[in-house]
Amino acid sequence: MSEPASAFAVGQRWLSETQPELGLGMVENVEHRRVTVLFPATGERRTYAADNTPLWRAQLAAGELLRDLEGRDLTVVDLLEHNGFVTYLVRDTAGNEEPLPETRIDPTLRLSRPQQRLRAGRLDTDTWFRLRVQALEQTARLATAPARGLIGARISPIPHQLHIAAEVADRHQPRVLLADEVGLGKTIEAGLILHRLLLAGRVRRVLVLVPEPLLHQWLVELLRRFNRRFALFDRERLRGRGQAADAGNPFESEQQILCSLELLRDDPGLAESAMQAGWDLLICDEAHHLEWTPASASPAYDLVAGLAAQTPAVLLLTATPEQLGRAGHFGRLRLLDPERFGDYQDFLNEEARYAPVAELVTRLLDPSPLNADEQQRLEELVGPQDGGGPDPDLEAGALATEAQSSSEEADNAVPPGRQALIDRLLDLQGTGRVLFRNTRAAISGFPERQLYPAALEPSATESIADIDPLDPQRSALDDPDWAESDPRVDWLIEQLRALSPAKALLIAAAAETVLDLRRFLLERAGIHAAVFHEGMPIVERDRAAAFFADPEEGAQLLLCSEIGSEGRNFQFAHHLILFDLPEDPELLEQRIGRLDRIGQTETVAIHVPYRTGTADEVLFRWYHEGLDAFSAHQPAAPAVYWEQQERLGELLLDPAPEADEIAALVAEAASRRAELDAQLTQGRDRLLELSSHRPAVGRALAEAIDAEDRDPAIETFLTGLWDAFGVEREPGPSGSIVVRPGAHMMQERFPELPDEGLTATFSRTHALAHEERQFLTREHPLSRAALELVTGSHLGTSALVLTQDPRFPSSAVLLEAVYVAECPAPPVLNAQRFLPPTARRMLIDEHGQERSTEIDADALGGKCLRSRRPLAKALLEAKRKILDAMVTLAEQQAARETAELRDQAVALMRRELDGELVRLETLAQRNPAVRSEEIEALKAERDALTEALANSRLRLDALRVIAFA
Ligand SMILES: Nc1ncnc2c1ncn2[C@@H]1O[C@H](COP(=O)(O)OP(=O)(O)OP(=O)(O)O)[C@@H](O)[C@H]1O
Repeated sequence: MSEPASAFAVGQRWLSETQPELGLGMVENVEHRRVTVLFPATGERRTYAADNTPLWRAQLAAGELLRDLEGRDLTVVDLLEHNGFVTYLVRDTAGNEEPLPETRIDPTLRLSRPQQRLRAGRLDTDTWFRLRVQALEQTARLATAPARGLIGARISPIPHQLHIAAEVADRHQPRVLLADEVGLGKTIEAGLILHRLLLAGRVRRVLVLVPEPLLHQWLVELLRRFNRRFALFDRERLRGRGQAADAGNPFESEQQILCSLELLRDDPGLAESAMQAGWDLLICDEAHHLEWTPASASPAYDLVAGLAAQTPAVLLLTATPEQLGRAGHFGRLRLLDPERFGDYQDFLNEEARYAPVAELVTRLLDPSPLNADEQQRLEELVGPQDGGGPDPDLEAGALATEAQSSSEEADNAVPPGRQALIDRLLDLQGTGRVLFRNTRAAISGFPERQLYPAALEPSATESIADIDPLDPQRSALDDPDWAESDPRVDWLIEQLRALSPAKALLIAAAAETVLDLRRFLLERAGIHAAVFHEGMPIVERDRAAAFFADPEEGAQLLLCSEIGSEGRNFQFAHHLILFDLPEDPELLEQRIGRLDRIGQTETVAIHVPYRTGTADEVLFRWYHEGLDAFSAHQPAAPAVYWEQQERLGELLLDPAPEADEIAALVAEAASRRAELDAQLTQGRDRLLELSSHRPAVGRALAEAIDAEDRDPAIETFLTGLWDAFGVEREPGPSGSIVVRPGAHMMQERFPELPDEGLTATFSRTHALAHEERQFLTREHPLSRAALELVTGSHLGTSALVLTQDPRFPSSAVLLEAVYVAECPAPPVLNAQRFLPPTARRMLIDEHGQERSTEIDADALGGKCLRSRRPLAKALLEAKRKILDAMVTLAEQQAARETAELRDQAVALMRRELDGELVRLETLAQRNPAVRSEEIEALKAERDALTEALANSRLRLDALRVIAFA
């Protein structure tokens, strides 16, 4: 950036390249090769060495708008330059023309436009121009890709999760219960929803509430999988808070906070602060801890209810919607929508009506035509009395035809018309809109489970009457040396030796059992086990989990009390030892779910030792022969438990239970499970399963992510940008790339690049296998910052190349004008859905013809004249008039296209939003899960978008002159 001192004259207007926010400066003084510039807009005065200023000359062309010091809006008609000083001929709004010296231009004028830079000879290299075009194209794709917000997560694209994430994130202020069965990826789904919402700018302030033992796992998952650095609010961080009275509300100091649920529950002052801080999104994990019955609510429930009531978007996560019975489940739905779920009895009655709907949906999934009776029932449910919806498939006539048609077109796929009917039925009925529950049964690819029972003779010294599997501490408390006589301990030692070096997770109900076992194992067999129980500080628990996870140096065995059975990821191990059994089948499923989860690569071996003739055996048989709970997840098991709880409890406490009684209970459990299974398959759960997983949608998103992964565009852009910027890069281990700040970078720092550099990969497979590497997609913070670095600056906005081409005579010029579609609207409207920030490249020749369709602009290279300043200046000077005219032509073309663009965007928006509005209004008449605010919000959104889109335009972003020699 150098200008000779003679280029400056007092009164001239210049702009700072590095600090455009200073506004339009005016030269005050030029002496001794120093130039002093006053920036009247900010009152600042700067002195520069004249041959090294960051300044560029601000000059306007005919047709451009400016404002004078009196605030009048004027149009430049012509300009006159004398001794380096410009006087403009301007026209006011009444059509009067007058001269205006450049000193009288309003200093707040923003002149970063490419034509001014070009005219002032502020050129960038051709490389930067090309990087800019790439950056614009990538930015547009970031906003419009169907899988946007889902691409950058370090996850395998699993269709059911992607469907839920897109469906939920695209709703206006989503409020849902994510209730997939254990280990199917609720955390991942919540993370994906969060990621998509954050990237679209639709939420900023986020509070994640999780049980204390899961804080670190969440923190790590958010960072590692979603590149989100949440502030951790635990007891330690907030300890000193009381003393610092003026410290303010701690929840206002951060935008994204991960907080322990117990911490807020136990500290009303803190809970109040959290409440006052205001959030866009609340995520609450393990929501079954929020106990509710029609008679009372737990403090944790009340806390979350308060937060949920004033937070627009809420995600509740639980693997156990039935835990604590139907009431608890209803209580959680109530947190999401207290109006819709106002009365528990109504809710129960409504549930009874699902079976016929589920039956019809199942029939529609079957390719054979419906019979007359089925058709009539279908019409009763979605039929003509709806007054016709937005979807013509659902009109009465089409309904009959569609339902009659058999699916000859595809083997497994449901024909689109039938799918529309199914979607409609799912929409109309039940809790499908607020509740997502994927089951293992509906999703393939889960590992098998294999049971290894071990029937052990109780030792002679062990009193059978004392053995109570539900109260294992009793034996421990009565007899501190219980393990000496417990046959399970010897069995365990043998088992571990046989399994070695395979890792095993042992879960027992009580921390005492775990601690005693550790001692015995060490003393008797020299086995060092890691332990994990509620008495340990969280940090130590995390350390124990990490010690167990370490593939080389880690422990073979982790001894866990029941708390280890919730939320933790231990799927790298394949052996689970259930030292005792919990009474509640939900807890058993939680335990097995630590290993039987996504990412488990082998059959899960479940080892269950039990002492014959004791309550151990009763419980084992009830689970095994009655519920078949070890071989697979049994959705009906909790209901059977609720029915048999009392009898089971009595039998377990009975020191000498009758064999007949045990057999009868077990047999009844088996038949009840079968009956309930059949009901669930037909009724509510079938509907839920279908609405929770729409395979075609999920698959399409997975394929879109796949296509993104294969597209090298972001890699090309980033590597090109690093090279141009001066960032160093070299190949790293196994296909990775090592990137670090270079010694001579264009600026001191490259955004989001740490001083020590980073190891990264562009491959999802590598990223999943090497979590220590950054996974660079277009959505990675570094990529987004890099795109912004280019698009948010003037870099590459004006370039000049000299080339030869037989199609053009010597001294001809072409002007490449790059426009970007822009809609000034608040991010929450997500206007880019309808008007993406697409780059439009025009190629104007000297005759005013737009030739981008016949000439490939990318192929037009040449010698970049940035460093050939005198030549560039002379060339631009000689072509100034024609170039100005070409810009004007490009602007006119852009104006014409702007009108088209607006019309298209508005039409698209109306089609989508009006359609959705009709659908919601029709639905609302039948399904109270559709909230009235949702409809009102949609109308308001449509109106705001209509207004915003009317102001959209194509903005000139960059210019490149191609001069022919
Ligand atoms: N798409 C995915 N890609 C890679 N790993 C995944 C994916 N989905 C889930 N996982 C892994 O599978 C395990 C289970 O996922 P997650 O913790 O989200 O399940 P969950 O339903 O919340 O489990 P829980 O019921 O135990 O709380 C985790 O280790 C998670 O990292």
